[in-house]
Amino acid sequence: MRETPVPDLTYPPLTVAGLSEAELLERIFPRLNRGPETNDSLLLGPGDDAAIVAVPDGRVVLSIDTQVADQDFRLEWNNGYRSTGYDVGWKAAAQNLSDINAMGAHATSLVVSLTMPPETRVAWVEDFADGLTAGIRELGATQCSVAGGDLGRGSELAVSVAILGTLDGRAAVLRSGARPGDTVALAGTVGRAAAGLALLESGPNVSTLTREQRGLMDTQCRPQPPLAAGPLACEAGATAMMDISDGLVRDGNRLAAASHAVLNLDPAALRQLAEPLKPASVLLGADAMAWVLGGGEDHGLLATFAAGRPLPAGFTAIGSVEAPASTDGAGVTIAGRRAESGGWDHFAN
Ligand SMILES: Nc1ncnc2c1ncn2[C@@H]1O[C@H](COP(=O)(O)OP(=O)(O)OP(=O)(O)O)[C@@H](O)[C@H]1O
Ligand SMILES: Cc1ncc(C[n+]2csc(CCOP(=O)(O)O)c2C)c(N)n1
Ligand SMILES: [Mg+2]
Repeated sequence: MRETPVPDLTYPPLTVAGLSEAELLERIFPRLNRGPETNDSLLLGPGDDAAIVAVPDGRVVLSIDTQVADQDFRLEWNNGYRSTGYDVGWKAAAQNLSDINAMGAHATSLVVSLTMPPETRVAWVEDFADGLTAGIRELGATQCSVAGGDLGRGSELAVSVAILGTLDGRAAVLRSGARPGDTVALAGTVGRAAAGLALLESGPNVSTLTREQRGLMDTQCRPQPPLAAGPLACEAGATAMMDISDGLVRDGNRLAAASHAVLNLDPAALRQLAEPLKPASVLLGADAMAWVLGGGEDHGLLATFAAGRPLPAGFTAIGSVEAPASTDGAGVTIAGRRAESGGWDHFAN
C-alpha cells in the first residue's frame, strides 16, 4: 500500500526550476528500486552515462511507450480529480510492463525519461518516482529494476519508459499464430479504464463518486495489467497474444490480421464483461458494450489457445478463431457479424 505522502509545506512550493539536475536526481534515486528483491541482471544502475544489464538468455524483449499531458492523462480532469505524480508513475510502469507481458516475457529493467515544464513541483516528481517503484512492485514485476533515465525541460509534461524483458529460454508468443479452431481468451479486464476516463472527462464531481466509480477511475489512472498471465499463457502454449491498449476490437483486428484469421467473439461472454459497467453507463448515459468493445488502457491480455486445451489461470474464453472467407476477410466478428472498430487512435481521436 501507498505510504501517506509528506505534504510540501514550503511556500511558494519548490519547483524543478529551483533545483539543479543533480539535486533533483538526489531526490529521485532513493525512491527507486526499494524492494527487498535483488535483480541479478542489473550490473550497473543509475548514476553513470548508461546502465549495464546482463542478458542470460541471449535475447532481450524490448519496448517503449510515452505519456503526454492532455493526450494520455490530465493534471486536472474535468470532474475535479488531479492526477498525482504517483498515478502517472504507476501508469508508466503498468503500460510498459504490459507490453513485455504480452510477449509472454517478464520485465528485467526499464529506463525512464521525464520532460517537465519548469513550474512542475519537486514533490510531484518525488511522487512520480514513488508511483513508478510501487507500480513495478505491486503489479508483481519483482525482477524489474529502474536502470536509469533522463531529465529534461519542455513545454509539456511527458514521460517515456523503455523496458527490457526476458523469455527465460521460451519462444515468444506473437500476434501471428492464431489458427482456425483455437479458443479466444481474455485475462484481466476490458472497459473499466474507458468508463473511468468518461467519469474523469464528463462525470459528476470526484467528491460525489461511489467506491465502485472511484474504482473505475483508478483503473484509468493506475491500471492493473495481469502480469502473471503472460508468462503462464506462454508456458501453456498460447498460439497468439497481445495486450489490449487501444480496445478489444481494434487490437483484436490487429491480432486477426497478423494471423490471417477471424476472431469470432461470443455475445454472451461480451454481455458478461459489460454487466459490471452498467451502473456507470446509466449514470453517464453511455453504452457499457461500447466500453467493452472500444475501451483501451485496462491492459488485459487477448490470447488464443489450441481448442480443448485447459486455459491457464486468469483466462476466460470469449470466442473462437475461424478461417476468413476471403484473403482480405481477417478481423473481429461478433456472432459472425463484422464488429465496428471504435477504439483509440492517437491521430484520429
Ligand atoms: N515510431 C516508430 N518507429 C518504428 N516502429 C514503431 C514506431 N511506432 C510504433 N512502432 C512499432 O509499431 C508496432 C505497433 O506500435 P504500438 O505503439 O501501437 O504498439 P502496441 O503494443 O500495439 O501499443 P501499446 O504500446 O499501446 O501496447 C510496434 O511493433 C512498435 O514497435
Ligand atoms: C486526456 C486523455 N485523453 C484520452 C485518453 C485515452 N487514451 C489515450 S492513449 C490511449 C491508448 C493507449 O495509448 P498507447 O497506444 O500510446 O499506449 C487511450 C485510450 C486518456 N487516457 N487521457
Ligand atoms: Mg501492446
